[in-house]
Amino acid sequence: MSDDLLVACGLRKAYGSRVAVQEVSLVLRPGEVLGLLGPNGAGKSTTVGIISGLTVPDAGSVTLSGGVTLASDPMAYKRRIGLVPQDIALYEDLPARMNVELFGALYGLAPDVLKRRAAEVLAMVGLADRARDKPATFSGGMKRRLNIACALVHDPDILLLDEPTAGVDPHSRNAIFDNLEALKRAGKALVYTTHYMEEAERLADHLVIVDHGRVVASGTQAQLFARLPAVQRLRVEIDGEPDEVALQGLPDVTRSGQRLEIAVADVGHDTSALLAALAQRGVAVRGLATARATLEDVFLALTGRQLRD
Ligand SMILES: Nc1ncnc2c1ncn2[C@@H]1O[C@H](COP(=O)(O)OP(=O)(O)OP(=O)(O)O)[C@@H](O)[C@H]1O
Repeated sequence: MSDDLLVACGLRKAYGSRVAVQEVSLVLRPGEVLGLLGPNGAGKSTTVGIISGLTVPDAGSVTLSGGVTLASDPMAYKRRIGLVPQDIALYEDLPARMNVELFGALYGLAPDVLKRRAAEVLAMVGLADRARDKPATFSGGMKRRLNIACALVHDPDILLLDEPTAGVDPHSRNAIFDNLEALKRAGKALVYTTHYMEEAERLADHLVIVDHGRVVASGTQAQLFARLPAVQRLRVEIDGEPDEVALQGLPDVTRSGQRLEIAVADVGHDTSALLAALAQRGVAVRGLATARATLEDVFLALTGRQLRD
């Protein structure tokens, strides 16, 4: 569609006999956060590498709005994309501001623009007061934020973030999320790769779930949750060890030790029906909690495996 910002189609990349990515297609719309979710080794970094122009695909294409491709206009393509790589890429012994300016210079920004933009992006990531300090003196989270500033200096439409919270403490993780939410409000489009489903749930409008190099599902969160038999689960702690016969006939129950997990469509109605059924079977209940399904459950339902080991 003409208002798509980025369309990746049929991406494939193999390293020798190992196929890292195959038939990966995705669409990014203006102002959208696209979460690229999958376990380690699923092909997320390779996909982001191809989109950024750093990795050459064996097949497939990436086209930006206006028909811009890396082949048709490399500079225009690169000016519109910012990359925050998984491995922090900074000059540890140069002041933070100089790091940002060096990245900007790569895009040919004029010196006055460079100075203004460096100050703007450092303020944006909350590092204005540390502009003269060297990254060598920064925490892991501050380095991540400086990396984000470097990726934003040339004011790209699209920001690619490859696991930007890896190795970051919870406080810095929240600061990074605040930055990303502000960027989203400012109309930037983000591709956010992670294997933390709770991060994807918090930030992403649209999700592409990858596994073994392939897209296994994509859609909004609501669309993905709709693929589960039920979005709510009941957790029931029971007393003793009821025999399996007592539990027979209860709908969709998973049992581990003294905990039962039951998918329910309507918590209000189904809880009382379930408690009545358990009482009738002589099963004593010690505790009860409800839990909403997560993207982890979606991944499990799609692949039969956990997202994280
Ligand atoms: N340069 C490379 N040479 C050889 N194999 C590679 C290379 N880059 C990636 N791979 C392989 O391709 C597959 C996909 O890797 P990729 O880094 O894209 O996954 P990922 O989803 O980003 O995982 P992670 O979360 O661990 O970074 C893996 O099996 C990986 O070992």
